Amino acid sequence: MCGIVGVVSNAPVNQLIYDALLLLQHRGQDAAGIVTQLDRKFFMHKAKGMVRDVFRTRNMRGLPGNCGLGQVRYPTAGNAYSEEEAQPFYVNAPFGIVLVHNGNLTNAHALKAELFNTDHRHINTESDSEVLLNVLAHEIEKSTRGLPLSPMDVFAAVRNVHRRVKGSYAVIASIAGHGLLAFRDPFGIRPMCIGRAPGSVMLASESVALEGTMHTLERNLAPGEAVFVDLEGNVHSQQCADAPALNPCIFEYVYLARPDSVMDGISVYQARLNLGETLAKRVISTVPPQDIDVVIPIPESSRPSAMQLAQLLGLPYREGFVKNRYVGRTFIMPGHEVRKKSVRQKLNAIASEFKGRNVLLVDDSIVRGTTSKEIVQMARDAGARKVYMASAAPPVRFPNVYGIDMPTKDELVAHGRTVEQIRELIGCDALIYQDVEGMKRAIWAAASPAAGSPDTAISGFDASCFDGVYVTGDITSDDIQRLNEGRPGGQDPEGDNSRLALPNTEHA
Ligand SMILES: O=P(O)(O)OC[C@H]1O[C@H](OP(=O)(O)OP(=O)(O)O)[C@H](O)[C@@H]1O
Ligand SMILES: NC(=O)CC[C@H](N)C(=O)O
Ligand SMILES: [Mg+2]
Repeated sequence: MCGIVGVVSNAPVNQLIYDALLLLQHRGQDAAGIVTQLDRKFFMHKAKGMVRDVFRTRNMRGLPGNCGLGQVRYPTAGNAYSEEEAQPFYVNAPFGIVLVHNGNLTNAHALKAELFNTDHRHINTESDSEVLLNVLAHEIEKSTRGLPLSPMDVFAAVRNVHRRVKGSYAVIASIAGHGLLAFRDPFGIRPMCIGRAPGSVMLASESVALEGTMHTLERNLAPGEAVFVDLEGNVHSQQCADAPALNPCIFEYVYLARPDSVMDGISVYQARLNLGETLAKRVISTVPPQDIDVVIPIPESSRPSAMQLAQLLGLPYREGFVKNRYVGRTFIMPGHEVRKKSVRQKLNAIASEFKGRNVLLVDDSIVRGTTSKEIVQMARDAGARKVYMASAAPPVRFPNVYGIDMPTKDELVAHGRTVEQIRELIGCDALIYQDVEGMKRAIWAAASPAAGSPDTAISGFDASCFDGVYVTGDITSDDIQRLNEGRPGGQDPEGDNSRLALPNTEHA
């Protein structure tokens, strides 16, 4: 779940892209990059780190032109510590293409071999995104019927990309001298929307990037759809998939996206409120409300659910943990030790809110259990009498292969354990989970025609990490094994984990 953005404007776009990336920082904290184009030439700056660290004024000055794209990376394939795997990726032929990718390919391994053996293309990194760029480049080369490259040629290439590539991908590519191409995989697993401001067209992972840069959300891209924006800002689009069916990743609504975004017609904030409501009903059946003195959210993402849950149960809602705003999101940090240390650095308990009370802690999700285990102990240390824990999402029991770094069952606290065993491991007095159907219903109920695009018709959700159903339908245990082998490592080989533990910049 990286964050991606692309803009064509009648003015320089470097600052716009920077601002949009800052608004998408919560989707990736490991690396950032921008490419602009001017007179058929690309200008690129990318590096490891958060947006504010990566781009200095001198770097921004080196990014001229009215068309460009950018990415914030949360690595799910390849090497988390390699500067070369920061995006965008560049390939010189045909025309010169750069690409940013949000998602994860499930057949990158096979494609890489095919690219080498059949297409004679060299891939220089372990990143699946570089593989995707080379497939796209090869297909654009094949579809080009003359100069200049026409939108129809580009769409023909995307049609072939859909045939070859498997997994999840929301992509923006910049083609030198031509414009921007964006497309979503045939299941629309990862998000992408388009919006406008006077003289400017922007594509982005989340609507918050559009709104925060004064663009108006126009619509979400349909699954399988490709959009081509030429350098004059004219927008062309075509459905390029044979059987598109919108199945957005449900974890976007649970945790990944910002609450002020609207994705595929669903308000993330409303979805989280609804999750709190359905969770409240499950809490009552396990712990009577009169046994709970106070509801406390685990900042940041659980707040709307916790608030709604407290209101429904008629219980006080209090802030018992204060978040250090200079520590990023712990779940998307690579490496268990770093995550564990960061929970303590990130959250601190206000003892008076816990002392002698029975507290119900609410989190949006429990994945590896790192956060809950630390937090429950912190609540006890602060003097809580009873510590109950509720999760607005169901148990995460299955690996995710579509762009969230949870590739092995073994590291998921809920895998192979009953709720009682998880409760014991986390150390709380009661543990209440949402159920899968309740989660789907709650999120579905947050869809509003006014909030989204009329072309949005969700067929279902990718909820694979909760129910083990993979919407692309082709995931074997060998695939999972291979994806796991290709995942980002846990420790920085240079031994420098300080930036991970305490990034010196605030994230959204
Ligand atoms: O069970 P775990 O593996 O610990 O993962 C789950 C936790 O990680 C996330 O928080 P994070 O700190 O990443 O971000 P947030 O501030 O948006 O809640 C999520 O909101 C849970 O609190
Ligand atoms: N989370 C993502 O979208 C990751 C994109 C790509 N697979 C990478 O690892 O860089
Ligand atoms: Mg959290």
